[in-house]
Amino acid sequence: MPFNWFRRKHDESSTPQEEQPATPAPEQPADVSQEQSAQDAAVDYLSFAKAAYKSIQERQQQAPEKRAEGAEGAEGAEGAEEAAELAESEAEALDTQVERLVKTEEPVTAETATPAEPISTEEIATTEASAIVEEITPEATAPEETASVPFWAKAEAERQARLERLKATAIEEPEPEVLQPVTATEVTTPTADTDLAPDFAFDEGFLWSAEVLAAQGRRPEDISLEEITWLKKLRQGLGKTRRNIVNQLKSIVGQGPLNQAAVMEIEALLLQADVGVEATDYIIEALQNQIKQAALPPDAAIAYLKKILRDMLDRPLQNCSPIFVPEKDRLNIWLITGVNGAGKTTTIGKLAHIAQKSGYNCLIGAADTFRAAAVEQVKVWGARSNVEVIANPGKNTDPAAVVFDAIAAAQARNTELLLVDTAGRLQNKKNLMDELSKIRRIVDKKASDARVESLLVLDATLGQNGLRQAEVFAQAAQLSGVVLTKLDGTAKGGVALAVVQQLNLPIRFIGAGEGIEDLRPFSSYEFVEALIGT
Ligand SMILES: Nc1nc2c(ncn2[C@@H]2O[C@H](COP(=O)(O)OP(=O)(O)OP(=O)(O)O)[C@@H](O)[C@H]2O)c(=O)[nH]1
Repeated sequence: MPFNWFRRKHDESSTPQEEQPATPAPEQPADVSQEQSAQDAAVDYLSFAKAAYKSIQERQQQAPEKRAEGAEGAEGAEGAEEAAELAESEAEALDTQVERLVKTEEPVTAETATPAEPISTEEIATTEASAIVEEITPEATAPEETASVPFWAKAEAERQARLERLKATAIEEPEPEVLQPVTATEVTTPTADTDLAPDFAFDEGFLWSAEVLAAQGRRPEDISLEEITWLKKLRQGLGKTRRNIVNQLKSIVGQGPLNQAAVMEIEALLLQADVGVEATDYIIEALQNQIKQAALPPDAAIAYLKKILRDMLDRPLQNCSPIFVPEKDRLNIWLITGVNGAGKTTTIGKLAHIAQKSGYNCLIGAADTFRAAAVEQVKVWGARSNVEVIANPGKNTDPAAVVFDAIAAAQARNTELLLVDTAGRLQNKKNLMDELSKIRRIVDKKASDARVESLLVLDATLGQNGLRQAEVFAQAAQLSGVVLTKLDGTAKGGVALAVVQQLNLPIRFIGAGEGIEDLRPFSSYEFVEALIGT
């Protein structure tokens, strides 16, 4: 059963429509009004993090090279003894690391290994396409009911439930474990951890990431190093926004009970973080409504602010499926749109990689034929993720013809996910609309039973400027969501809130780096925690 990186859990037989959200409904942050409760929660999270760390470490030890060593060691009792000693010393080392971290918050390092990345350079040429099409079939969406959750009434009960769950899953006392020698012929269970990240350390980032996963109801033994690495990267990426703006926000909120003057200061800060006028108005109104009822103590104000932000980010999901995952055993076509330079090609490469890792049969259609280099770039990404690319070698080929060929190839190969790179230049709004509409008509005609989604790639570093371009695309393409790229190193992370507020589109994926692993499905809980969590 492969780990499905779109859902961030192991595959099940249920259809996407029947599934629960990939990231369960965000839980309310702990009410830390009582010091003892806060300490209990910290201890629980620490146990969780330790258990997750040990579990990852154990999986790493089962990597093929270690298995071979284990097989050799199995020949004599000496090998078993060595393995036992190794396990004992590693358990001690972890305890020491935890102690140091708790006392000094000093980052510590652990043993690492380098990931191996399969490379393939397979390419195929395409034939000329023919026929074109009739009508656009409007895509049917199944609206879903989303219940509103009363915040204050539930906070304490939910905190208790969360702590109980953590107690049930966390390992109380890490016992030194004897490593069982394994034979070289043993089948490796596919896990999400076969690639080892270079920064595997029980440091402050690991602890924070484990806490975020724990708060979403995850079990320590299911947590993969890649998820930890991703969360650390996301938090690091949003660091500029957090430091520039959000820390000030927290200090205003932390000065005392939230009042009218503080709300005015918050308004100015949100605008500076590129949250946008509409989204800022919404947040301020929600805060004002709350303080009319009662002044909020600092911790409660932060918790309430987080809830407002999460609700805003999740609001577009009221009209569509909360998860965004290709359906197995069926052709899914994802059209990737966006202006040049937004990160379309890179996003396609990263999505292809996620699809491949998650067990989908994937194909890429290079329909951005306006710029020859764009096709070459897609091919490089295809090779990196070991996914075939359908391209037309001719100059100024009709993008619709490439899409036609790509669909034919996908149907012939039983492809489950076809990713289509589309042109993004905006020399003329009418041309753009015509081209995107033509592509869509071909898709609807040639693959009428496929599940079609259209994703807009937006560069977060452009802030509000990017949004103006997005509005043009929102009119031209029947968009199902947004991919927000370049969240690493921007001080404009607040633009995510403006995107959902102004476009009323859900964010489906976020990119926080140029590497193949630097894109993941969006989770409002993780985003808000990375933005203003401690
Ligand atoms: N830092 C960072 N850079 C990114 C990210 N995503 C893409 N990039 C970089 O942005 C630049 C443009 O990305 P592309 O994928 O080529 O953008 P595009 O929209 O396909 O642009 P064209 O190829 O011109 O159509 C490249 O240098 C990427 O490496 C990200 O999440 N973080």
